[in-house]
Amino acid sequence: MPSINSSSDTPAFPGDVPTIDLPRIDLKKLSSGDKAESNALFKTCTETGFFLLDLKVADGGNDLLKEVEDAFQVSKSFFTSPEEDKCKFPLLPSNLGYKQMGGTKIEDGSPDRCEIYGFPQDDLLGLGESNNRIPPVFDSNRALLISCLRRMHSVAETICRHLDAHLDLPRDTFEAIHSLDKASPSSMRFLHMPPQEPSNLKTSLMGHTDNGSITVLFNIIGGLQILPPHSCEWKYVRPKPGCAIINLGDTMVQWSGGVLRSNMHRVVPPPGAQAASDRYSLAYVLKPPKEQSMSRLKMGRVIPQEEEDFVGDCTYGEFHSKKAAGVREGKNLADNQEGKGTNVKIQIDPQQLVSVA
Ligand SMILES: O=C(O)CCC(=O)C(=O)O
Ligand SMILES: [Fe+2]
Repeated sequence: MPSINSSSDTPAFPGDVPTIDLPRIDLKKLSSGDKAESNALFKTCTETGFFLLDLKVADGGNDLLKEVEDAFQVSKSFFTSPEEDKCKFPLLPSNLGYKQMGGTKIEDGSPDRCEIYGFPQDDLLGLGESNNRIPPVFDSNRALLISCLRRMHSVAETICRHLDAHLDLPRDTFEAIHSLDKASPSSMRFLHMPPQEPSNLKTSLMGHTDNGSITVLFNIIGGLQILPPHSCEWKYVRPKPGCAIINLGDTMVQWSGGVLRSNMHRVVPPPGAQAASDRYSLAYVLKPPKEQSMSRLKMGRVIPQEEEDFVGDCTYGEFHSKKAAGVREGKNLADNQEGKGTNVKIQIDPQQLVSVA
C-alpha cells in the first residue's frame, strides 16, 4: 500500500493530463485564526467547494495521517476477503454497509467499477439504535476507527467555524448542527477500485455531488476528477502527500442560499503509470441529523433571503429521499443545487447523477 505521507513508493502521477489547481489551505494556520488562510478557504468554498487541506504541521495532523494509513490497511483486509464474506454485510437503505462492485450504474448504464463499505458513525460512537452487523475486521479495529473519526470530525469543525464567520452566522451554528452527541447518518466510507482492463476502461464511480455537509477525503492514487464551474471538461485532482481533499456537500448550498458550492465530481481509472495500482480511498462524510431543516438559514447579512429555497422547507431525511427519487425519475437535480459557482446549466445525463455518499 503506497504511503499517504510521501510519493516515493507510488507510481508517478503523470504531468500531461488536465488537472485542476486546487488551493492548498494550511490546517495549522486555520486553527490559529490566520485571516488570509480563512479568506482563501471561503473563496474556494464559494468557487468550487473543493480544496486541499495540508495536515502535516497542524496539531494532531500527523497522527491523523498515520491513522488514515492504518485504516486503509483495515479496509484492504476487508476488500481482499472472499466476496461471499463481504456480502454478509449488504447495503442498507441508508447507503451504509457493503456495496458490491457493479452495485450501481455509470453513465452508459453499465455497472460501476468500485466497491464501497460505509461504516455508520452512530454505530462507532454507540449512538441511536445499533443493530448493524459490522464485518469482523472493522469491528476489531474500532479503537483506531473511532480515533480517526474524531480527528476527521474535528477537522470538519474547524472548517465549520470559519464558514460560520464568513456567512455572518452566530458562532457555532454549523458546529452545533453537526455535534458528535447527536445521532446522524454521517459515516466513514471506504472505497476500493481495482485496476481495470486497459482495453475496456470505464468510469469507476459516476459523477455526483455529495449529499452531506463536508467530506474529508483521503486518496493516494489519482483518478478523482472535478467538473469545474462553467466548464464541460473534467479535470484530475493530483493527490498531494500529507493533504486531505475537502469538499462541501449539498446541505451547505441549501443553508447558504447558494453562496457555497457543492461541485460535481467522479472517479475514473488512475492516469498513466498509476493505472496498474489498486486504488483505495477513505471519505468521512459529515451529515446533519435526519430531522434537521434544509431551509436556508435566516441569519446574518451574507445569505441572500429574497429568493425561494431550492428544495423548499423539508428535513435532511426528506431531502435525501427526494434526491434519490429524483435520480430514479431521471431528473437533473444538480443544476440548481451546486451553488454560487454555477451560472451555466451543466448538461449532464441524469443517469450520471446519484446520491452516493
Ligand atoms: O475516491 C475518491 O477519490 C472520491 C470518492 C467520492 O467521491 C465519494 O466517496 O463520494
Ligand atoms: Fe463524492
